[in-house]
Amino acid sequence: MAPKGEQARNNTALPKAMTLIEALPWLERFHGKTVVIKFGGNAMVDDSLKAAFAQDVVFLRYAGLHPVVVHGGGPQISAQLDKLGLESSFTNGLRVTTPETMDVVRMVLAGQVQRELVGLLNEHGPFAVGMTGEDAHTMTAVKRYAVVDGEQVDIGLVGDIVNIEAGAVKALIADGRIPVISSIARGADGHVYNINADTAAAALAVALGAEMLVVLTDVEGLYKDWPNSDDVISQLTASELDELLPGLASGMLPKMEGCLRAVRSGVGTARVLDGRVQHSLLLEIFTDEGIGTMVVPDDEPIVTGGLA
Ligand SMILES: Nc1ncnc2c1ncn2[C@@H]1O[C@H](COP(=O)(O)OP(=O)(O)O)[C@@H](O)[C@H]1O
Ligand SMILES: CC(=O)N[C@@H](CCC(=O)OP(=O)(O)O)C(=O)O
Repeated sequence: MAPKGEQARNNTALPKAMTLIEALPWLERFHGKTVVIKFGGNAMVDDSLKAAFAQDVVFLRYAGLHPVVVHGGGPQISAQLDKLGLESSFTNGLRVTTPETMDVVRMVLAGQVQRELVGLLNEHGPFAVGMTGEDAHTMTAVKRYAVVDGEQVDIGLVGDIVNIEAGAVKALIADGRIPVISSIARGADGHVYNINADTAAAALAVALGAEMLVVLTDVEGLYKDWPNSDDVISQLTASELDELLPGLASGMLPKMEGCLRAVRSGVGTARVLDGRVQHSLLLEIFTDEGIGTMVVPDDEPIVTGGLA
């Protein structure tokens, strides 16, 4: 029998070592891979969650993955519009964006939310570099219309991404940096467009050939029968998601559309996670128990629990 002191040491140290060892297959699998993480407005209102998110992203970088952050900031934009006495409304989960609203969107996303995220990440090292989709022609958009009852509705300066020049982002990754990108794009017509951040993250994940798209939000994942039940769908294929899409409401629609677009265009998996859970990003990527909802391509075998 081991001496008492040694036994006590084993009792406390072994579980910690086992937690680290549990991460080994995932470290092997994801080393050198690009992960695009969408950090959502509602998941980013709490200071301790924001700090934990920054730790997780830098952890990924040190673990040999290439994290890229695309951020939203819907609640922050709404708060600023309120302060300025400007009205704001949403159609199909997209903000109706007048030129005046667009100025506020740009100011809040690039000048406030992105700066704060860059600051939090850079508390851990000289990694984060902020940019918007306008920079270096990274994202080019065309005007996007909403469709309500089969009719096209003009929602102003809302864009859909038609082209991504990923060179600037790739150069930052190659230099060991963590790109932090605001969801604003340059229009070929000279306008600046407001892009839903889920849509922007999905498009970038495709252009980068990312292994994974991770969307952090303010619910546990995709609910089967929202708002009647809180049963979360843990995994589904692209085709299964395609069938569910027409029934999805509000903010979940652009998220799940983005996930579908991503896995259908070569991204390994797309996951929706609860950003209200501290370190949900690390738990999802490095532990056997997957949390939230994972969308896999149709030809991917579905596994129970954990990652595919
Ligand atoms: N099937 C569903 N499952 C989960 N949430 C849903 C569903 N349908 C609609 N929602 C709503 O979508 C919201 C998430 O979208 P949104 O508020 O835009 O998030 P974020 O700010 O993270 O981008 C949830 O809080 C919930 O109210
Ligand atoms: C067109 C459109 O709706 N754009 C969003 C951009 C920010 C965003 O997507 O933020 P979240 O991810 O926090 O919702 C908006 O103006 O709110």
